[in-house]
Amino acid sequence: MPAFTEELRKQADQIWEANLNHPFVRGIAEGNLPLEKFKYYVLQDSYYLSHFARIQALGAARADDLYTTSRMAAHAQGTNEAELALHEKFIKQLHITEEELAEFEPAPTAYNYTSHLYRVADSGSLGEIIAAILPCYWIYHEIGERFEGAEPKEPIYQEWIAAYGGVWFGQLVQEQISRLDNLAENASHAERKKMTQHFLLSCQYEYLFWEMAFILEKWPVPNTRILSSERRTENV
Ligand SMILES: Cc1ncc(C[n+]2csc(CCO)c2C)c(N)n1
Repeated sequence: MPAFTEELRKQADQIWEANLNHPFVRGIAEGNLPLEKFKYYVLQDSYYLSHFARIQALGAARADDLYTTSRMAAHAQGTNEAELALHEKFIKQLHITEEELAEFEPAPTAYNYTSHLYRVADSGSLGEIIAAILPCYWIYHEIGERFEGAEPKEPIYQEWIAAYGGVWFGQLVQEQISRLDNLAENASHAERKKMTQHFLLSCQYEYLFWEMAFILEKWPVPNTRILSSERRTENV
């Protein structure tokens, strides 16, 4: 019988390819994505990551054994130290101003995607949480691998691709794939169905996240400061 994650990957094939071919992703690989769009992405993604780390920590708390708790917590730490640090570096390189940071508001898709993850973490098992967060790891790694030799002219885009294609990141992805396969083996049919649903929804949200940045998505009535208490990240 094929592994559960193999089945998930097959079911997600169409949305997966759509992610890899999105004009935002192609623009990074080809080096012609306007920096304005990347800047917008970096700010929204910092917000996303600060919540992603919390979801990983909620997964740590949901685990049945201490080893898994410590690994999930280590992944949360990794999100802070590796991913968010990369973004902080980009924020400096892109000359994003204090004013731009102060004016930050999560866009609809960033808010909706993190809300989806919280919904799973609120009521789901560890297996459900991992199914919901796995596309974040897996799609980025596949993008990093597929565009490894792309060498875009923009150094920031080169760095971005290199961060996700590497062996170190590949091991983190593989760890979560194996964890989900093990959890799925002991899960009921109903739980596996929920895992599949969360996984496929997250794949769709990954696509929507590129689209959000590509169109510089805004709320219908922007700057109402409804979400002004939603900090971009709490590191700064
Ligand atoms: C929208 C969005 N989706 C996925 C990632 C990539 N990512 C986020 S956390 C994580 C695992 C490391 O702890 C990875 C690979 C991103 N940056 N932004």
